[in-house]
Amino acid sequence: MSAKIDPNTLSNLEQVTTERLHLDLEVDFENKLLKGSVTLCHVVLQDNVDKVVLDTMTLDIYKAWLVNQHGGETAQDKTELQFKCGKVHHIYGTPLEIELDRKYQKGEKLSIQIAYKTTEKSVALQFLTPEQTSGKKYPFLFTQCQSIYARSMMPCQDSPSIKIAYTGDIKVAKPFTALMSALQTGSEDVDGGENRVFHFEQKIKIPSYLVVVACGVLERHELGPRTAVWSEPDLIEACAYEFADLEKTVSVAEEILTEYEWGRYDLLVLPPAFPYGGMENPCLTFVTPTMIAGDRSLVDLINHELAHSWSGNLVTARSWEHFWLNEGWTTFFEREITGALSGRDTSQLLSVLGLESLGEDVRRMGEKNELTRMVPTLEEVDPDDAFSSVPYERGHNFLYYLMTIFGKDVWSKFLKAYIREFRGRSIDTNDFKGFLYSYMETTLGHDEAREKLDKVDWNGWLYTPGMPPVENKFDMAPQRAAILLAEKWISADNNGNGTDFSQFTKQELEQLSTQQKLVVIKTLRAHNHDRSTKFSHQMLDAMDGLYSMSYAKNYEIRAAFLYLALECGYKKVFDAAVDVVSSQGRMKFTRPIYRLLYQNDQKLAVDTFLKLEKTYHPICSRMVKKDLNLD
Ligand SMILES: CC/C=C\C/C=C\C[C@@H](O)/C=C/C=C/C=C\[C@@H](O)CCCC(=O)O
Ligand SMILES: [Zn+2]
Repeated sequence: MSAKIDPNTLSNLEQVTTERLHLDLEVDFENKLLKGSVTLCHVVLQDNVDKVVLDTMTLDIYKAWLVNQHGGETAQDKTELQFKCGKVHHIYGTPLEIELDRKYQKGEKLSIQIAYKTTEKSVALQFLTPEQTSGKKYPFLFTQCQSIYARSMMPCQDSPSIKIAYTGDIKVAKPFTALMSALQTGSEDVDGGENRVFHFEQKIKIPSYLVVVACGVLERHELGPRTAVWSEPDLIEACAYEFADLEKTVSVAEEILTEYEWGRYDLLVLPPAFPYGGMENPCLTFVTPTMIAGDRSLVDLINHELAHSWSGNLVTARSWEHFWLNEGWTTFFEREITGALSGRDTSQLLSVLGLESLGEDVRRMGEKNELTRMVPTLEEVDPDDAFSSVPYERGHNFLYYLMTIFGKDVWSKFLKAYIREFRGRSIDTNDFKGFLYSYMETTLGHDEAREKLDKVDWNGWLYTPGMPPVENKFDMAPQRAAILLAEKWISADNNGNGTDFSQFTKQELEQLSTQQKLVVIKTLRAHNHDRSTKFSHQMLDAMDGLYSMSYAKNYEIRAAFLYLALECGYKKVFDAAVDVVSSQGRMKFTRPIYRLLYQNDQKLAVDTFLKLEKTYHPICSRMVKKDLNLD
């Protein structure tokens, strides 16, 4: 962990802090950009401050003004300020240095308005062509700012240590709808009815990476008093079915955690190029369409995104080095919510699968790799390069382990107290640890609390690379049927020699839950890793013939089977693998498929990527390029 508050920002956040901002933007589909202005209201933290330095990345900055009255909009309220763009940092962008009209003293407030536009290089924005949408008629725009890309959407202090309230006015052509991570406060036609301006307000202070804009031709389906789903019109029915239980999920989460504070919890189902499973934008979670399995079997992803309304969005990690506080807690809460809604078996299975993916990532990254630490040092590191299942699954395992030490009752009360203590703030790992100590000392008494806390290997869990120092014992019972089926395949395969597979039936698999099906494949893959002989192609043929996995509607199952088949060099699935990377751009599936295709057939992997590169989100393109050694 570095000494700086946040090593991934170039802003002078020790001198000034942003309290709120206003975005006034127009969506320009023709030129693929956002244009307008941002107004940032700052408080000065030190004496004699004469400049404000903001993060920017690939933005065109036109003008900066001091706004003499907060919210004043007429020209006479503004004084033009001089600014210059500093030296470009190859990861963190360009510092925008704005010279103030005088020296400001601690406690003074000042508002700065900046006129700017984004450019084609702005990583936060993905403009989709009509062909990339389901309706094929209109383009689509969404932004994705986590981790350091809010600076490519607007000049700002782009650090999760800074929390801001915001308002937004977004102008779009009709019939487009604009959405933001905020409550909509109104809209009206402008420009003789040609365009429409949508107004938004987010009163709760959030970090810059949670400010987003989306714009498309959209339909809304009401799910409950606080919940709705948005999607392209032709998908709305399927979405309404998949998320029918959303309102109940919010209520269940409130019982486990604290009151839901954000007013609304809506979902926006994006086109398939969206690079993540979900993104927890406040009031409006973004969701990949690859989770619409048609049978609600992948909704644990929503439990995860909803849980971020508490961990991440209300209590925020101070810098990306403490990302586990967002993701570890969220994964823990997600599984509590899943347990309450779908039963303990499912949540235990998810933990088993999670631990498996942690093992896979640690193997891939190397167990001495510093980035496998729960609290890595990210000075001069691109947070995207640090991203893995470590903060999620190691974080979850740490919190689960602490729960086993204190017992479920005490732990359930602690997590509510933790949210109440830190809501609205950005914190680091030491804040968490300090509060845990003081809470447990008050609750259990000094001696008992110390005895329990002192046996935790803090250094091993937080700062040592590799797998966690303690392996939690998750319940094996829910896996049993799946493991038996996997073992039956293993034995029928007869060490890669293949035999008669007619003993298998479709029903054997169909009676398992999605998570159990994933355990079947996980067990086969683990068996594969542990030996030099791979499964016979005859066996993979039989499996796919019976279960139709290489084109399964459920993307998790489809991808998992393709990983297994590609690890066995089974060429017959190449077309299905190419179809996965052509039909969606979620990195979770796209990156491993490309990596495995590359191992099988370099030319096929590279040619496929070069053909599709422009259709992927800029982050996805960049990461796959690295994976295929093309950068
Ligand atoms: C120690 C790691 C430090 C920083 C990483 C922070 C951000 C990484 C950046 O690349 C953004 C990640 C966004 C993730 C959004 C959603 C995930 O939960 C999705 C997980 C994969 C999936 O389901 O598709
Ligand atoms: Zn998350």
